Amino acid sequence: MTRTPVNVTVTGAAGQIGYALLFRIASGHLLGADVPVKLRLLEIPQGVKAAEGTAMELDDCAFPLLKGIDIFDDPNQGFEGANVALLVGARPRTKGMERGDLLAANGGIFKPQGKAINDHAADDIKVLVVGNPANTNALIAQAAAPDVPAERFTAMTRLDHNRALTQLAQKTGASVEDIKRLTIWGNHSATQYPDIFHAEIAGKNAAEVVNDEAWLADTFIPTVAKRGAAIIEARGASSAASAANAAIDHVHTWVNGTAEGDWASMGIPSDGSYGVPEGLISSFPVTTKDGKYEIVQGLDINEFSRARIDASVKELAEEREAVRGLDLI
Ligand SMILES: NC(=O)c1ccc[n+]([C@@H]2O[C@H](COP(=O)([O-])OP(=O)(O)OC[C@H]3O[C@@H](n4cnc5c(N)ncnc54)[C@H](O)[C@@H]3O)[C@@H](O)[C@H]2O)c1
Ligand SMILES: O=C(O)C[C@H](O)C(=O)O
Repeated sequence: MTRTPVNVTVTGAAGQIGYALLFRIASGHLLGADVPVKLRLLEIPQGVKAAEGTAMELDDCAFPLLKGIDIFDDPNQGFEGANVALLVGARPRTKGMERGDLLAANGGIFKPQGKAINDHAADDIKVLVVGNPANTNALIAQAAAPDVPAERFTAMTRLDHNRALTQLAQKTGASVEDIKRLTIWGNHSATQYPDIFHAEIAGKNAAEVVNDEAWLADTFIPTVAKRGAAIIEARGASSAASAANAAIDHVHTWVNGTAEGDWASMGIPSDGSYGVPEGLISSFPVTTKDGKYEIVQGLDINEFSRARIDASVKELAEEREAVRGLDLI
């Protein structure tokens, strides 16, 4: 049976994450090895020529699943009929720049894009915001799309999740695939909280395996939370291939489901669970099935975790106030 191609819109298609992302979408890693896709690339006018070059390279790969590429500089056209939208295009943080500085610079991009999604995307649209500050940009886009169910707007904390998996694997000598149920809570920022108290390593509680609270507090958490800044310091540019990989993982998990006994981290609108104020787009542990996600309920949150979740959520609430003040939501 021939399947109808899924329309995938990627903003910032000519950027460095876009370059690492598009070939993997076209080769079936985003949605599945049997799902044809049509790419809709959205750029600013100055980025269109480079996007055309990337499209030529995509053509030259002769991907069997790639059923079309269109390039736009108008969000209304770029999101027309989109089933999946990856909002990557934004101003990346450069050396010495704080994420807060990005709010005003990037907020203006996400409001019109949210409105264009509202007016033109397909009814089943799923949105992942990658461009920073990702959680609050997702909130801005969501607020501009009142006709789209709020839960379709998500922000990427899967890169943090993957970073935490590897740090924990390296500390304990485990393989990443032996680690389950790790959680990133809060904001995709230096306040995020990677939580191993419910994680398991080959079936054993990860915190008990590690048994080293000083390592947790002074090494693990800051290494994961500040990894983005460390990559910028080392590369002179923000992470690209690993961010693209995490975007693939996020959408693949959302569409195709989490494995039995495991969960993933996604930035999603809070329903008030775990004391996170309703509406903030905060990272939670989620299971996914049939294209829908659910927050994992009933986890015991100890004092160590509570303080850290609260600190990150406080930052999210402040970002929400800041964008309210800028009339962006
Ligand atoms: N959430 C995460 O884990 C994570 C990780 C890494 C990077 N990021 C963020 O992702 C974003 C993109 O990073 P990058 O390295 O690809 O940046 P980049 O500068 O290489 O590319 C950004 C692209 O977006 C385009 N763009 C700008 N405004 C646009 C608009 N209004 N519409 C469409 N396209 C637009 C630019 O022309 C450029 O081609 C940055 O905000 C970065 O901080 C997030
Ligand atoms: O662009 C950044 O601020 C860093 C990026 O979000 C990352 O986590 O690598």
